[in-house]
Amino acid sequence: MTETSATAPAITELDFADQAKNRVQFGRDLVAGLRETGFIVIRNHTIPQREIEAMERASKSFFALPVETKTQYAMPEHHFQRGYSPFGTESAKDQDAPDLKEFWHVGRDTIPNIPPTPPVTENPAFDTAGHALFDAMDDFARTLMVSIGDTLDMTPDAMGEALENGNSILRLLHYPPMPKREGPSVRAAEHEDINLLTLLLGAEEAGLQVKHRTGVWLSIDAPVGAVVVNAGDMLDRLTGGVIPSTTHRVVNPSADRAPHSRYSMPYFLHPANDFVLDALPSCLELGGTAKTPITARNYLDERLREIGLAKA
Ligand SMILES: O=C(O)CCC(=O)C(=O)O
Ligand SMILES: [Fe+2]
Repeated sequence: MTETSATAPAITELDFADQAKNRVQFGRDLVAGLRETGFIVIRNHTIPQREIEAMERASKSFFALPVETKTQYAMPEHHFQRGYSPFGTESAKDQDAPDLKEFWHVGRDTIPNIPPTPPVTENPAFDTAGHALFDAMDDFARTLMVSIGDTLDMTPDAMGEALENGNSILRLLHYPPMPKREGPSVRAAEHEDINLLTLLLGAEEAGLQVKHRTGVWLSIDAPVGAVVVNAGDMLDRLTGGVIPSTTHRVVNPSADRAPHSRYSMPYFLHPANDFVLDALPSCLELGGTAKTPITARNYLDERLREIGLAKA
């Protein structure tokens, strides 16, 4: 396995304030950064800090509830796309050992065949914070994705429309303390995200690493208040591989941090379920390779089976 390296290439950093100054250039920088390192740090984003902090507080108190209480909110029949996913439910594609995490999914309430996010009666602040943060992250993620669409010469408004009823998900994650470090499991084994773009807000505890295109694992230590953005498999498919999805993982803590939980909150931007993932002509001109077109819904179902959230 490739080790992390102090001499590794730097991760692209962008300032969202530059978007107002030069939209075209910001879009180009975004696409270039995603192509080069696949992970980008963006400062001066539009997600309000008070909503981030309210969510962090509410998440800590939700995950502290008894497991029987949390499990009432599990929705295996809906492939855990809303509500609670117990510890050990998800494993990365092609990994036998489950990841060492429990999580909660907030989604849009208007997606056909998927129920709304269940309200947690024991913790109303968790619901309020979840919906507020979903909206704020959705708004920012959509702005970035429209900028990518414009840069890649998508038909004007096509990307905006595809995201209008996007099947996106805010995932609130808890990795419990690890007093005993046994077995093959890691907090999150190396994987690529399924969706178009992922937004991550700085976790307090270390552990997130990205595999640079050169094969080197880089530790991600986002500046406080910045958001980290990475490309997922749907964007890879839409761009014919011109923007490859980024392999990443969450490694187990060092011995001194092992008694501590790790909390994080990735936002997965998805298009509407009927959106067809098909390589853009501009990307084919850049050397991309087209695969068989597939709807976002069918692609998601295939991938949920691979990671154990849907039964085959
Ligand atoms: O916890 C993190 O920092 C990353 C989580 C992640 O990669 C995922 O849930 O897909
Ligand atoms: Fe991920």
